[in-house]
This record gives sequence, structure tokens and C-alpha cells, in this order.
Amino acid sequence: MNAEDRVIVALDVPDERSAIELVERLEQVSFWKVGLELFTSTGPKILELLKSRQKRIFLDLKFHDIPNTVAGACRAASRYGVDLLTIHATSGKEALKAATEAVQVGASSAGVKPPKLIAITLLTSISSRQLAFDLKIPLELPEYVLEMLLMAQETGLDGVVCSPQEVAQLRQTCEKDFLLVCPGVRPTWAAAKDQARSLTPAQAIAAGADYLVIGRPITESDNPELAWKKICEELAAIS
Ligand SMILES: O=c1ccn([C@@H]2O[C@H](COP(=O)(O)O)[C@@H](O)[C@H]2O)c(=O)[nH]1
Repeated sequence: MNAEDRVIVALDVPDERSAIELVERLEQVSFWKVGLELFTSTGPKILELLKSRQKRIFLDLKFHDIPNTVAGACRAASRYGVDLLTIHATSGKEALKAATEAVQVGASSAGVKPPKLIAITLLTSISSRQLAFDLKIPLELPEYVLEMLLMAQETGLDGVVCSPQEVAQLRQTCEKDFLLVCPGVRPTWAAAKDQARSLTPAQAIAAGADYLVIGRPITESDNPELAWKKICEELAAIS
């Protein structure tokens, strides 16, 4: 895979028009992430628009609910023929198992390939301090993230979302084909904003990430084409 095929750009915009404008500007981007804002605004139409342009799609709806409800949501989402789909690991083992089965059922009922189902371990906006003091989790952050990964592995998921800071440690615990997808990626020239556990694109890939999710450093740049080009050049330099 080319280095640039490992970059998923987060299409965090408010409506269909802004989304299409960006997709047309960044013609070379082959993998787009549709998240809560855009999907809530446009519904599944945005997925059809991306598919008609032969783009791969990460549908990042971060399901978090009881087993029966996440299973229903995963069945429905898997009918769209997307490539990646997310659920929170904190939904629990029963919900993760139910979701794993549901993606197969949903995809086969629509005659499409099932999405890779990946679990959010710990949002990349959460720091060690917040984990301890706000969420009251009595584990060190790397240990907590590892526990979430082990639960995802045990319940048959295809991978996890984690911060680039945990990737090297997690890679040692999982098979090569278990996906490690990293948001919280920041080139040296971009502001961290609300991301608490970041590394640069080159550092994240070198640490073992399969995919990087990058949004605002590209989409909020005055020159998104140049931002994309700089990230691709940074990755090409290490491959
Ligand atoms: O732990 C997580 C899970 C998902 N995200 C999503 O990734 C992008 C990151 O966007 P930036 O603009 O590069 O910060 C965004 O859509 C999040 O919803 C995450 O950041 N952390």
C-alpha cells in the first residue's frame, strides 16, 4: 500500500455541499471518514456520493449502547457497503459480540462486503489526568487501552482505534492483520486543538499504525491541497 493510502481524511463538515467541495478539491484522497456531524446532517446520501466517486469509507458513528441496540445499528450500517465501522469498547463484551455477528448479517442481507468493525479503546482527546480524575478509571492509561484491545480481540473485532502514542505497545500484543487505526495525528506545523495524545504522521506510521485519521490539519487549512501534499511527502520520506 502507498503511504498516502494509509491516510483517512476526516470529512468533518456541516453539510453535503461543503463535503463534496472538499472531496473534489482533494481528488487524490482515496479514503474518507464520515462521522457524527456529517452523517447526522446528510444521512446515507453522503455515502452514495462517495461511493459513486470510488472512495473508501470509514463510517465513524462510534456506537455505544446495549447489545440489542448496537447490533441493530451495526446491521443497518453494514448494509451501506462501507469499509470501516466503529463501536465503543466500553459498550462491553456482550455488545461487542453482538455487533460482530450483526455486521455479517447486515452485509450479507445487502449482498455487500462486511465492514471491518473496530473498537474505540479510549478517545484520543482524553489525557491520563482526565482518565484518572474525571472518568475515575483506576488504571494507568496504557494498561486501560490494552485491556480494551484485549476485549476487542476476544470478541472477534477486526481492530481498534487508539492514539499513536499507544500503537507501538499494542502492536506487540496483536497479530499483523489486527487493525490499529489512529486519530490524534498532528504534523509539527499543525495545532493540537482538543487532541491530547498525538504524534506526527511519520512517527505514527513508524510506531506501527495501519491507518492515520487526519482532519483539521487538512480540512481547516487555508490550502488543504498543500497540507495533504506535505503529509504525503512526510510519509514518503520514511517508506
Ligand atoms: O479517539 C478518537 C476517535 C475518533 N476520532 C475522530 O478522528 C477525527 C480526528 O480529527 P482531527 O481534526 O484530526 O482532530 C475526528 O473526526 C474525530 O471524531 C478522534 O479524534 N479520536
